[in-house]
Amino acid sequence: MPPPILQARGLAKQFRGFHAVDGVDLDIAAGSVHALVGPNGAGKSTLFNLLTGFLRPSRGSITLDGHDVTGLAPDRVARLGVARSFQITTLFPQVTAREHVELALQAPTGLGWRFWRSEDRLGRFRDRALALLDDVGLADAAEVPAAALAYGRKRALELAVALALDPRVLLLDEPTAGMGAEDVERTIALIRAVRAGRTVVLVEHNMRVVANLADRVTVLTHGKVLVEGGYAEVRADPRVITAYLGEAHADR
Ligand SMILES: Nc1ncnc2c1ncn2[C@@H]1O[C@H](COP(=O)(O)OP(=O)(O)OP(=O)(O)O)[C@@H](O)[C@H]1O
Repeated sequence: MPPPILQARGLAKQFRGFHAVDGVDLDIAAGSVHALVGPNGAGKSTLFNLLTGFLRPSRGSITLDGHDVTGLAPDRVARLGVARSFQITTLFPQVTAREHVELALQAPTGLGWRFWRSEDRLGRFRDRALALLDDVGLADAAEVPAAALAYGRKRALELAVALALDPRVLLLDEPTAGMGAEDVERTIALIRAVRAGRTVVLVEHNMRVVANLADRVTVLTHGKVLVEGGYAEVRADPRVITAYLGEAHADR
């Protein structure tokens, strides 16, 4: 196994005494695609928010490349090379796909959108923005306003915005949620393409996506790690079948 790029030790988050994440140890190997799965309410989103600095842990630690990043603000974490996909679909309906990516490229952390837009400034990012749109299959949609993009293409645009940061670690929160079969296949191919040279952490309900992409799977239940391993190993684990996969695998 390659060394971990992202590590959590004893990570915990309580909400008014409720243990949403409860002592999680996690090793994300550099260059891997690592899926976090588990039933609703298992703590996946909370863990995701802890890893990206959007929530401060109640206890435990997070290290990136061996450096302690526990409790750092999201923009600091992003600047260190950890980016997440955002649900940007409702933010700027009239802004084109290209402009979205240009805005992301000009914001040093990808987090601080600027509401003034100077064509001159953004023009500097045009080529890179078009290349990123091409990477996610949106080359033909560069001048289309976000609101006019079909659902699957909006999600592809979110991915292009996250990639604008050129992150070493890319966290994707349910990248195929709400997608039809065709868009799911396209997204699987897309993640395969963008994983080159990166580490990808994926919260995903769709087991087909996990089976296709994940080198490693961590199953969470009740805020704790239930099982971790390769997909086949995890899928066959009786504890997992009981807790989750049996039901979720019934062909979603
Ligand atoms: N801000 C919050 N305040 C109080 N409780 C919260 C908060 N965020 C999450 N929780 C609770 O923590 C638990 C874990 O939630 P979380 O969203 O992390 O689960 P999840 O595994 O991502 O679930 P899903 O698959 O449904 O998105 C849930 O019981 C949820 O109600």
